[in-house]
Amino acid sequence: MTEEAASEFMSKVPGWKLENEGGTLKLNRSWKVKSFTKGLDFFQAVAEVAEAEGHHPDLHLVGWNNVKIDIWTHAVGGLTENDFILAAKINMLDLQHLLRRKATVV
Ligand SMILES: C[C@H](O)[C@H](O)[C@H]1CNC2=NC(N)=NC(=O)C2=N1
Repeated sequence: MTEEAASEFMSKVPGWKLENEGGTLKLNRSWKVKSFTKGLDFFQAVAEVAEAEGHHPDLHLVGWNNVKIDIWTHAVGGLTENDFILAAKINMLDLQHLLRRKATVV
């Protein structure tokens, strides 16, 4: 998928950013969680969606409470519709109880 085509899909995945990392197009989004273990709970919820989809994100938990998810299709080294489906399904999860209240979801 070209960057232009990907841009067309971005309205379907509010909160996610389109990045070009060294020529690889990816979707990413970050959250601040209440604690390290709630970050792991966040990962668990996302993992269940990914397993159901058979499509998997890269999960990052850094500085104990900063969650960042990257999504792209490794098999093609870029973005496919499966990436947008996964991002949209992650957006549908109710994870507010894991997030820091004053967190600004970027
Ligand atoms: C065989 C299996 O469907 C593939 O290995 C899947 C697993 N999950 C995947 N996830 C992502 N993000 N990219 C892939 O290319 C991919 N391939």
